[in-house]
Amino acid sequence: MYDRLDAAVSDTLAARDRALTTSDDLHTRDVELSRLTRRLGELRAAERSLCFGRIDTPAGDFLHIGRVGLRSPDGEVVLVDWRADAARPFYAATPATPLGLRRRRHLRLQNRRVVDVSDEILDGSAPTPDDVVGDGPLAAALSRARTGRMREAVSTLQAEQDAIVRSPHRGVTVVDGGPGTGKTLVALHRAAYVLYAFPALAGRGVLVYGPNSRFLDYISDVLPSLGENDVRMATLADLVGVAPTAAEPEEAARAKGVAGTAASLAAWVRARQPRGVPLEVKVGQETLVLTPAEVDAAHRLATREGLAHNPARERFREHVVDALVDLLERRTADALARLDAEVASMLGVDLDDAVAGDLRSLGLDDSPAAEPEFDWDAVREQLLDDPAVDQATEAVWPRLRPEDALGRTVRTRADLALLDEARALIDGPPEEVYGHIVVDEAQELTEMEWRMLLRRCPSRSMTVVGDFAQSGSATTVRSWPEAVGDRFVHHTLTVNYRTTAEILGHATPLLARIAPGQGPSRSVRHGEPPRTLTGGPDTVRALAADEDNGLVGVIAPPGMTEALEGSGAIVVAAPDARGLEFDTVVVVDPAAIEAYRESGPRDLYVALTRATRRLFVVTPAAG
Ligand SMILES: Nc1ncnc2c1ncn2[C@@H]1O[C@H](COP(=O)(O)OP(=O)(O)OP(=O)(O)O)[C@@H](O)[C@H]1O
Repeated sequence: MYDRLDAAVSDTLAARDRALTTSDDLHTRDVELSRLTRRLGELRAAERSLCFGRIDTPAGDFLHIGRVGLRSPDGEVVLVDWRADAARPFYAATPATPLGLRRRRHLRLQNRRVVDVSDEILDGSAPTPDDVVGDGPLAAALSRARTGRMREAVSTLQAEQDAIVRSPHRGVTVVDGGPGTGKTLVALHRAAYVLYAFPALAGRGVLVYGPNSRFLDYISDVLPSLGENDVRMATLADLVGVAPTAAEPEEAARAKGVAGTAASLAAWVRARQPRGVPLEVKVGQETLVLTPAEVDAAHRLATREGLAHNPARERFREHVVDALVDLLERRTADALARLDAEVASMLGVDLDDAVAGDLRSLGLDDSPAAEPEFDWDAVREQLLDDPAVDQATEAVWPRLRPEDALGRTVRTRADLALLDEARALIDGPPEEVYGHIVVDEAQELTEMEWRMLLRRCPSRSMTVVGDFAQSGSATTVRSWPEAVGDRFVHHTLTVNYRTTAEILGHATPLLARIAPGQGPSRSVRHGEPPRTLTGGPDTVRALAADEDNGLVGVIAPPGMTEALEGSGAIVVAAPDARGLEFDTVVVVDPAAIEAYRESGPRDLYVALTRATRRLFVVTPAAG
């Protein structure tokens, strides 16, 4: 199989060299080059554990499942890409619905050799000496020590997760579920599936949105390890290209986040396009005045294309120039008519008739079209470049900067979506848009922030994952329809793969308080009961230093994090712990976490559900 991988790498390299020297047009060449580069990325990423599964039918037919698809030189399938339809039974078959399979085999490879095999018999038949029935690979994956980076789980995706990953739905897919149910994992594998199965969407780019850079770092290995390097990962600040520099009270942030803010910004911009006002411009020695009705007509023409303020202003100026040329034409015609009338009354001759008669006598065409025309097009061109016209336009339709609509420079996180909205209203929608957007920790977004993401996804193809029981304080959205509208497919994940049943049980009374309608998910593992200790920073340091605890996350109220640094553990302020995961978690001063901000109880719930193995809760000593 690795021979086929090596051959595929050399074939792709050769095809890329050929593409570089081809005489095809540049666009075709670029498309082909980027396809081949992507394929090379996939093939290289597949080196480690190229094949991780095999499915066998009772008749003895079998397929190998792996990270990429490979064929033999005579075209026979050697390895099926995990995203291909043929691989579906590997994920979806259960003993209740074996989907025509007898056996599902998991393989673990190291340095191109099989080092572990584990089989599940699905059709109820008796194991044979060829079957290796043992501990499940999922259990092994879940009990592995954490490294601080999320790992891909292509070989152990579970049926309920796989159904979402390979769903044929191209619109909005919403996935919710309690902490640790694999929402992030599913979202990332879904991104890889979209790249494979929906090339038209993938061609327009895939964006993974995450709430902060710590979280994006945590998930940043997953897609590259699946061979997908063309996915953009971004926070709101990355999308806007501006970093917030200050915090602000939650209430202020929430007030900015509501949809009404968009309406206010739009009204502010509209107020800078006033109606019913005249426009006065000095052209040469003359002052021309367009009536309010003429200005409004230019206004109507300028706004009918739905352009943003500044591009529409250019249209408006063009229509103003048209109206000025009309006015000049009318004036000239009036002046000539007056002149004719004066000459006629002075000389008793109709000049037009006289000229026409002369033209006829010279054998020339006397129709009006043949009259020497004034070059109004040239006048129009001149007026378009005339600074006086631009200045006059400025008085009724000023050029704006997006910051003007905010009335200040961007300082806080909540300002980002406002700036983005103002940019869209004033300069037009963002140029960088995506065919598919994955939104993680989606419960955190405000209505204004949703508008920001939707603006970047004209195809409305999204995978949205989140859990409202984990909402932070700034969010202004409480339901999925409020976030993404009415048209979406909804899935709920129910099995918790992160925390043990004991840890989940510890957080359940709090869940009942913060989200009474939401039942706890079901944990697949058992472990030690959580322990509550009394102590201060030294107690926390001792827990962090204990090697038995593996990767330790200390989650504390925001004001306390500095005092806890330097212990060897990863110290995180409770509001920033969303999405993260550690072997052991030390939650410091839960009462202070709860009291810190309005969403404190939900922050505490997040903190209590970050551990895969051990949870310590350290409360301060009285006094
Ligand atoms: N099928 C699976 N195979 C292996 N590991 C899995 C599987 N499903 C989930 N996990 C692991 O379980 C842990 C929790 O998954 P994940 O972070 O995606 O959950 P989540 O629902 O996003 O959690 P939260 O809401 O707390 O952010 C991760 O370590 C993930 O790798």
